[in-house]
Amino acid sequence: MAASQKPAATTAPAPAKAVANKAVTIPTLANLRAAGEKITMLTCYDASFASLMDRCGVEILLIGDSLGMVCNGHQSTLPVTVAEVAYHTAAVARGSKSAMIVADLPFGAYATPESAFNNAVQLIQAGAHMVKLEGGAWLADTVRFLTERSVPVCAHLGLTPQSVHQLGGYKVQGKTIESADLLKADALKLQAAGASLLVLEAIPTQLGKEVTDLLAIPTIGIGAGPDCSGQVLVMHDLLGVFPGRKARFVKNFMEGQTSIDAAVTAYVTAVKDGSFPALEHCF
Ligand SMILES: Nc1nc(=O)c2c([nH]1)NC[C@@H]1CN(c3ccc(C(=O)N[C@@H](CCC(=O)O)C(=O)O)cc3)CN21
Ligand SMILES: CC(C)C(=O)C(=O)O
Ligand SMILES: [Mg+2]
Repeated sequence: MAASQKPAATTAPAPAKAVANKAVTIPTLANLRAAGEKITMLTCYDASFASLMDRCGVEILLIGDSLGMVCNGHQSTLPVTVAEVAYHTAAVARGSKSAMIVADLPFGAYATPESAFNNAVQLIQAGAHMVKLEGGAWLADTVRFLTERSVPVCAHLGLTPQSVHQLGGYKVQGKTIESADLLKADALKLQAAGASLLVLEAIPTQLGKEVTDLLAIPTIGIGAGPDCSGQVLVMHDLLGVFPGRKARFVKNFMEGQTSIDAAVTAYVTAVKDGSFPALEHCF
């Protein structure tokens, strides 16, 4: 066909995503779960990476207390303060357009419902849309106290790194019938108390599936198998720049890529198409 006979394009190409640049909200996450579309979450600590991840379609940016380890070189997350999380949250909020921003309440910041609320206000005022806290049934009253006061909550069960001294290391949780049953009961109590989201860390794949099936709210796994509603990784692990010991659930998405944009896009694609996590990343 001669160039002159080529039919003229009459319409602009459709955008890659119908929802591109639309703010990700709690209903968005519920809709993704209902539609069977996996949710993507990454940790993020600064404005430049927030902009990049937002552009790549990552739905949730987490200002994790892992910042104490990956940004500041501590041996655990325990030294991290509310002021530090708030500082990084403000940077991420300035850099992102549409992603949901979740900030960790650090160790010691939610011992009582009142202190949890006062510290959550610092993070929300810094730009977070939701706060995350680690623990089970003992936190139900705190989750209710926060959500009644319009602070959305993400719960976190399984390997809870703020309890590292009590757990005796970063070990897989929920391996016995008793501990698995306890985790399921905790998940139901946190959901009933108003949690909008639940992170499940380092638990057997079967338990990740059972908890997800049991709950109405989306679950986000890190070493919790492929059946969670979504996945999260620490960005330094995804980029292969964390010098510490590599957990089983970590995959370096820079391998085979020539840019950070491409690595983050590869992560989003792999989570969406179910190829990450693979068996080798699961317990
Ligand atoms: N860079 C980084 N990535 C993380 O995922 C992360 C942090 N930092 N800091 C806070 C916590 C600590 N985390 C960790 C650290 C190590 C393992 C780990 O090595 N786990 C063993 C499990 C051994 C077992 O019980 O069988 C593994 O083999 O994965 C797990 C979670 C997760 N969080
Ligand atoms: C690993 C994720 C879930 C986290 O809590 C963090 O990065 O602090
Ligand atoms: Mg954390």
